[in-house]
Amino acid sequence: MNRVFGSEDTPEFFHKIESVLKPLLSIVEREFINDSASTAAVQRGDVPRNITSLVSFAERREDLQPWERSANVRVVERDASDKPTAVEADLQTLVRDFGAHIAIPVLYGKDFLERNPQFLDDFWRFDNDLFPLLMVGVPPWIPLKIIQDGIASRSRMTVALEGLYRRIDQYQKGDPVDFNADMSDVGIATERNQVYDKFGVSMKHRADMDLSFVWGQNANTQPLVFWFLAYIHSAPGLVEDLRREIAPWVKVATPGPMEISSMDISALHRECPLLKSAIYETYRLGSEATSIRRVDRPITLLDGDHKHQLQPGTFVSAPFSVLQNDASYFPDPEKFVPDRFLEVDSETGRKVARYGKLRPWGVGPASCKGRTFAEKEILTITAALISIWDMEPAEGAWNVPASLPGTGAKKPAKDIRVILRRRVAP
Ligand code: HEM
Repeated sequence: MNRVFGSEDTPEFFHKIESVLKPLLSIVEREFINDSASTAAVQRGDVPRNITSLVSFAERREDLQPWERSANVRVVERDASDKPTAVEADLQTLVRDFGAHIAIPVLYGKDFLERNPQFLDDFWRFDNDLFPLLMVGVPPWIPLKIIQDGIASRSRMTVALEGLYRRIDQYQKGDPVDFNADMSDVGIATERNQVYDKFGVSMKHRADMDLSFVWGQNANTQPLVFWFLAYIHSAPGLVEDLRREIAPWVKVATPGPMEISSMDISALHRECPLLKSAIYETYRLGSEATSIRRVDRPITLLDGDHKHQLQPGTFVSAPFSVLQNDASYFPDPEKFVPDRFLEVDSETGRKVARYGKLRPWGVGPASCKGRTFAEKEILTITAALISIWDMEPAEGAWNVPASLPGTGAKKPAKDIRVILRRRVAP
């Protein structure tokens, strides 16, 4: 928090964090791991409605959807009556910002991103450019543009979060709310605010603590939506197979341009083994989970002929991406094999997707507290997108770009330019 998220390096901050961390995490766990609560949370993001305007076909910048604004959208095809029918866009940027517009209002309500339209650009600049440098110990005062721009983005995000918590606090206490903002749809941030209030955490410290939380909610999830879409489209015939598998759970209104009339998010998560196996394979290739633990008491580990003695006060780091690429666990590890995680259940005879050795969420009691929500968000966005949109690569063939190390999920070395058309039912 000090080194990367820029929180105050003071005993007061440290003391506050120690008191609030457990109650804050238990709120997240209750909302985002539990099956029915996580489904309800994804439902609040209203993917079926929003996906209809994934690209709006608008030509004036001010008419674009907020998630289209950084994606270089361009109308590339029109019908006989001059109505736009196809749009070209940068896939990674488009789905990353679409996903963030689904997820962030679930925490903070709709007003937050509308009031802070720069937040997402700042978020990704911080995540892509600044985070990895600070993480390896580069000092924040170095007068390099990449660092100073990243620090400015981080400061703007903290100011935005501080303003948000002030408004939530005013709303909860029945005081007049700054700008008369609508706080009625704020999600678990209201419960977080009660914890902050109970322990006397200042508004600035609330913002410092929440920055790492909103980062954790988005930094891995949204890039993985991109990798998932890129991989499933690059495997011949897979999108058609997935459309067939999800069809009972994603109802589409016909005739005309397709629209989703209902979606069973829990069933997508429970009843679609190929979709699940393909997302596990995407985690294997696209995520870089690491569990880091502080050693509390001396431990001796035996490892073949080696004996490791772990000293209290040191840290142990388990980078699971090493295992994810180990050919002895995953043959042809560089290949995307969508059914790699499919098994036949010996009792029911049904196909199921099982993690096996994969650990995308870390391990033990400190493993990811948002995993069910994250997975449902990715599956819901992907299932909705392939149900009502056709997508093809502008350069003719699906070439999944090389990946670069990221801050939890890999970054594509370059974006994919895609052409999107609404699917039309007879
Ligand atoms: C695909 C998306 C995601 C991936 C791959 C992911 C992965 C991880 C990993 C590897 C950890 C560290 C676990 C460990 O130390 O063993 C973690 C921690 C955490 N994640 Fe996620 N995460 C994702 C999405 C989310 C979301 C959507 C949320 C919140 C809604 C979230 C909240 C958290 C929290 C609060 C922790 C800290 C847990 C603790 O210290 O007890 N994550 N995540």
